[in-house]
Amino acid sequence: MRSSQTIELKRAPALAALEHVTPGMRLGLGTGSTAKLFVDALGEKVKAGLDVVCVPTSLATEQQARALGIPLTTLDDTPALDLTVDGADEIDPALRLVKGGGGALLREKIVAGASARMIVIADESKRVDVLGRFPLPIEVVRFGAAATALRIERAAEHFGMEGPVRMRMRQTGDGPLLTDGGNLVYDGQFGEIPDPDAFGEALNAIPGVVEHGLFLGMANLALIGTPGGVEEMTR
Ligand SMILES: O=C(CO)[C@H](O)[C@H](O)COP(=O)(O)O
Repeated sequence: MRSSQTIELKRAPALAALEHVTPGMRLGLGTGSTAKLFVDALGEKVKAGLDVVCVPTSLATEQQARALGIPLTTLDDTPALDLTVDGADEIDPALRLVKGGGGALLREKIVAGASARMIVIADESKRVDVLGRFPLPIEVVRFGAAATALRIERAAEHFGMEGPVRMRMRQTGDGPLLTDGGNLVYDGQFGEIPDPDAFGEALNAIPGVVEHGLFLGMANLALIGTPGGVEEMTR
């Protein structure tokens, strides 16, 4: 598929999500190429007079929103949001997600958790029957990271998953990627995750794991860009 076609499959759900935004809303703004298209479109609406206030999920989204003149707040000043719109790396039929391909999983999960509703926007390539095709991002504190990674591998083995857990490096090749919170990201190439709820709990129980990219029971609606139009998935 040509990249211009892929962008259109991302833009259509981004624009469809905008229809769920009403004046006065407190919004969470996601991270990634699809969320970026939503923020661009939201910026146009704000220029035309739409009154919203937003919490970004990354420094990159914050910079983009600021440049577009979108009013920003923080969860400290606005701890309850109406809606978060964000992308995903995988979506299963129960609207369980893998997120964190852009390394923003911790803030994304905090912001989505503070929101009454979460709408996921994605092109159809993100739809899977079973989560796990995309490596699972896991945010880990730097202290003792190798020991934490070993415990993650052991937890995965317990669930019958054997894939390696690799520290994510910067695309420039000069060292490990650090998140906006100053932590490392490990990507678990586990293959199919048979019980995401139990595995998510096992990961949460490992000291040194800050957050994992399984977003379970958080999304209310997914808007999926397909060549035939935007398809809706609900729980
Ligand atoms: O979770 C994310 C960032 O941490 C993104 O939402 C996810 O990686 C999807 O990105 P894109 O829309 O570029 O495919």
